[in-house]
Amino acid sequence: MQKFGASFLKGIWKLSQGYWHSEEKWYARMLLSSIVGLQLLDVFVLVKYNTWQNAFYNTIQNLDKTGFLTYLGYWPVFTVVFLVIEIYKLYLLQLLEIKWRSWLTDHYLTDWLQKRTYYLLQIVDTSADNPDQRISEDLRLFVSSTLNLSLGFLRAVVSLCSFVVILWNLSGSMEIILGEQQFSIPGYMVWIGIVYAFAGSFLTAIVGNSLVGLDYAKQRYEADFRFSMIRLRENSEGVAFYHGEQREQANFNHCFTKIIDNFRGIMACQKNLSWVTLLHWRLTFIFPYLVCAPHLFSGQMQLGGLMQTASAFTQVELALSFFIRNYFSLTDASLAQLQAVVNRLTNFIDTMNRIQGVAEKKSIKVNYTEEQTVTVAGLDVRLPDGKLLLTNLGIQIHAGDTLLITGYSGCGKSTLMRALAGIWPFGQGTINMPQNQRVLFLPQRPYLPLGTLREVLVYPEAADASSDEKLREFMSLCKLEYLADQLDNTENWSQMLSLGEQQKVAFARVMLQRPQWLFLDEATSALDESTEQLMYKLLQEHLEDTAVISIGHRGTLDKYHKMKLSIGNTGSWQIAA
Ligand SMILES: Nc1ncnc2c1ncn2[C@@H]1O[C@H](COP(=O)(O)OP(=O)(O)OP(=O)(O)O)[C@@H](O)[C@H]1O
Repeated sequence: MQKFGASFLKGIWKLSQGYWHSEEKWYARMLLSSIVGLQLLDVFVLVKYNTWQNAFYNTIQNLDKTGFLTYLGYWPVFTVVFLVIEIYKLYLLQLLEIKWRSWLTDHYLTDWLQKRTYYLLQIVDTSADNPDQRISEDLRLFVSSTLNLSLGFLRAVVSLCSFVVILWNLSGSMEIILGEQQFSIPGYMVWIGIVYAFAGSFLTAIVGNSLVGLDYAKQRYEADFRFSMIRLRENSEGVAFYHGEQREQANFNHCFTKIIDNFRGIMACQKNLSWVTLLHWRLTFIFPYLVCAPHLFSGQMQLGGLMQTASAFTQVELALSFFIRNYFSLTDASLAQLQAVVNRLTNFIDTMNRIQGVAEKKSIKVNYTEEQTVTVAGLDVRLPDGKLLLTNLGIQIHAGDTLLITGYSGCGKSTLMRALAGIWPFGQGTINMPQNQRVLFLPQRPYLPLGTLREVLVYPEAADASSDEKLREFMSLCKLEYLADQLDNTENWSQMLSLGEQQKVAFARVMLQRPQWLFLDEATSALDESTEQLMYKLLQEHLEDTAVISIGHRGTLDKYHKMKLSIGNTGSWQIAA
């Protein structure tokens, strides 16, 4: 069956070991020990209950009213003990689950954010689809399935050991006559149970094999469908302008059809699987009564013995058929689903590690030096497929310099900016950046986080990083004074503000942060010419020591820059003062 066995267990170990060796390990181990203790106690009480059943049903068969009432008195005790065990086991299990999930989520989020992995996942390797779904959904499923299934397995092993002994003693031996020979099979109910459970498990493994792949795909298709709707929400205006509803509907249908087709596959596979699992389970109820009936009617066995045997057989059967019951259940904790989750998460970790390796080995070296210059030497900028965008660029920018980068669309200006920011790993050469100086990069569409306008303006600082007075002053300088009374309003600002307004917000941020190095990638493209001039004048007047490196197409920008870097065809470039 698909990847079940060593690699599956190795995957679980790989994903689990961090937490169980982490700073929370003692708390986690203590919780786990308590849950295991309750689990063992549960089986112990079950064994006692099984013995009680024998005595209780015998009082019924013997019409022994006093005995019946005496044994009936034990029932509330058993009930209370079972309840207490079940309730606290569940409570502690959920506590451990939330602790483990919090730890894992924190680690995965850190890993996803560090070394700009979230960004490189988009441009270098898109094989780990929907990282958001892996972190929010798969981690939850992994923790809950691993805990529930491991504890279920422990319970199965312990109750198997306990009830096999009981069943062995109760079932006596079966005499088989073959020709002249007579064979005696001691503990025959145990052997029947083993053969019965293994036959079921074997059939389950064969019939349910394709469920792992189908479940893997299910999560992906659901996430893709959700994401397609999020894209519409984020780009609603663009779609409305284009009257793109039909195209969007077709896209939704396409995504949803994949979910439906996959679900049909799951239904077909599960239908076959249900034949095996349900039939197996139904037979378990009647089987021990059928086998023991001759002993009962011949007087060799009493009703109590029959009930105890049936109950012990069910427990042995439950334990032995752990695999068959848990292979594909409709609950979260199924082995098939856990396999799919482990595959997805290990693939996600491997992809992140691979990408972080690319980022570390990146051949464009960005050094941070004491010198107050940006020095680019022998820089080749390439695309992920190796195509050359810029050849052997050499340039030096001093504090307070102004440089305009121009060139035809698609020649690689933004990619050069990414290389200067240290987030583009493809190419070779050296970039020296000044250490301990504030460097700010402004893209064409500024990032506006969710939150209040105040949080948007001071991003990435905390909301209280600037006083109201200062904020209002810079908003006014950037012609945003009409928004000043909305500082504490929470809106979807990137939807509400026009692109030009968003670019003015980005300039207000520049004023607040006062960088010594400012890189602008068409950061005024949506502004009218007079507002664009106003923004550049603001830079000249308020940030006269700041080096400004702009990318732009408009000739109006020339006068604000002393140097010009023109990028031409096939990687050529030219610098002019
Ligand atoms: N992640 C990527 N994978 C593959 N190709 C890419 C990637 N990012 C950019 N490119 C390609 O690199 C080329 C340069 O893109 P870039 O955005 O740097 O151009 P540009 O000069 O800034 O263009 P514009 O003036 O239109 O903004 C384009 O052909 C683009 O399609």
